[in-house]
Amino acid sequence: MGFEYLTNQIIVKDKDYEMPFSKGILARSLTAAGLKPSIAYSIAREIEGMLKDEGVKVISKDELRRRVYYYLIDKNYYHIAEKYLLWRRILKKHPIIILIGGASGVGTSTIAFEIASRLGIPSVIGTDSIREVMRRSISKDLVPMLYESSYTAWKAIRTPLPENCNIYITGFERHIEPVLIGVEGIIDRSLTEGLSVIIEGTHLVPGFISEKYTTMPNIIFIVLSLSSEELHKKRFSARARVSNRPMERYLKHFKIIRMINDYIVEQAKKNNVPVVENVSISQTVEKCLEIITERFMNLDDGNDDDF
Ligand SMILES: Nc1ncnc2c1ncn2[C@@H]1O[C@H](COP(=O)(O)OP(=O)(O)O)[C@@H](O)[C@H]1O
Ligand SMILES: O=C(O)[C@@H](COP(=O)(O)O)OP(=O)(O)O
Repeated sequence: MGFEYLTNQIIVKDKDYEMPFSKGILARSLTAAGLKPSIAYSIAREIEGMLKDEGVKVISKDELRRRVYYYLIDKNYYHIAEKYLLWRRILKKHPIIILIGGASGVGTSTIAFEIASRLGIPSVIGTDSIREVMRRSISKDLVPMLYESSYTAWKAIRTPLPENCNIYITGFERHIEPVLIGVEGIIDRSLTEGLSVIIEGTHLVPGFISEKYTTMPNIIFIVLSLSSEELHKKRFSARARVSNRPMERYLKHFKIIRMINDYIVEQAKKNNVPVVENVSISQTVEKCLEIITERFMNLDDGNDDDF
């Protein structure tokens, strides 16, 4: 017995599952195509109303996509309609792996979750979590920097360094290397499973991730930055209010965190990775979605009747 007997909601059927129609899920797909959330939600409500007025009880996912697409065309949202379809086609066929790098406190996890929500990508993995796993498999004696934070790793350097090198950045580089082994493992697993994922965190530095991955068409790398030191400091106090991450620790190492921010941005420019200034959450997400859509346009085979 299907869902339709359990609810008076419209049921959306796909090949291997069915679920009640959700305005929220449809609105999210529309915001990923570039509509403002308020407009996206009102269109989702109108489409639900239309289907109910027609007495639709069950609709296939492909038919729903087709209806949404032609509704957008009727309302002259031509560009949105094409992007809406693009996302449906791509997410159906390719695992999408999005890497969001940026120094501590710049906003990588916040933006990663927003983008995942817009694109309906089920998992977001932080590199600080991957670091914890790597710490369980690599001893502190072997890689002491791994047991530090990105901005204190320099303290664990035991070998003399060349005159002109920056000890803070050298510590950071040695700190991220073992974490990136774990990152590449997550990427391999996602590719094998065919599942989209967003990986975010300060350990994702352009030029340190194997070209084998960064040249794949369905893997996209974006770096977030924050030019304003004042805003950056405020991010730590904002975060401290909702987590156990004391702002004092980050403010104490703020100069090094800023050096890391500048270094990551410099690495991004050297490796043609887009850099997005993360001042306003909505504008950052829009910009990232634009970059991601642009990139994945090339992935799309453009088969028009493919809903
Ligand atoms: N664009 C933004 N505008 C305002 N606050 C933001 C923005 N991006 C992130 N934040 C806030 O700043 C703090 C740090 O963000 P977070 O995503 O945890 O940083 P990261 O993961 O890069 O260390 C959080 O409280 C978050 O809500
Ligand atoms: O090492 C670091 O820079 C941060 C990274 O986490 P985010 O601040 O980027 O979330 O982890 P920490 O050791 O401070 O918990």
